[in-house]
Amino acid sequence: MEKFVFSGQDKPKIFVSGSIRGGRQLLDTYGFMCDIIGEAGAEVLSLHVADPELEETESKMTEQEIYDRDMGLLARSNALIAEVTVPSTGVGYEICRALDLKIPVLCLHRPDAAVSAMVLGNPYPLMVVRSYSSEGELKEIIIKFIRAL
Ligand SMILES: O=c1[nH]c(=O)n([C@H]2C[C@H](O)[C@@H](COP(=O)(O)O)O2)cc1CO
Repeated sequence: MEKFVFSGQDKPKIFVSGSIRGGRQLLDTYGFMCDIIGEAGAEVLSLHVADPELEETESKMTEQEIYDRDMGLLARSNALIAEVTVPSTGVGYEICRALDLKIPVLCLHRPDAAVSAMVLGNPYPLMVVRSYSSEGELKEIIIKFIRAL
């Protein structure tokens, strides 16, 4: 892939949101998304979402420490990219919080996912929802979104 270079401070910061307690079946996809975002020249602030050892590290944190850390990272982000195929209360909350903070949101899902109407029917101009059927398509959508930030 042709590398798109952002200069120093311009490097967009991305909060990747994906299911944790909602189910970890798409963990590999979250990892793939983080890799693509890095290749696109942006920085992922929430790499823990794609960490297979996350349950162990987060178990040393209190619930409030997890919440405070994530809300702090989200507030510093230029965009939120959420994988919404696996329903998750936390992902839904982060999407809503990002929109409140006027942070652009990209929601991605597999074509057969039962995505909530709160996402599919959301009219916020800062919210984009896209379905993908392959890693190639997922990559293309993410790169296009980051370049338009
Ligand atoms: O341990 C955690 N660490 C953490 O960062 N989160 C955040 C990031 C994820 O995008 C989102 C997942 O929420 P949930 O656990 O409800 O699926 O919440 C959520 C949890 C557990 O709820």
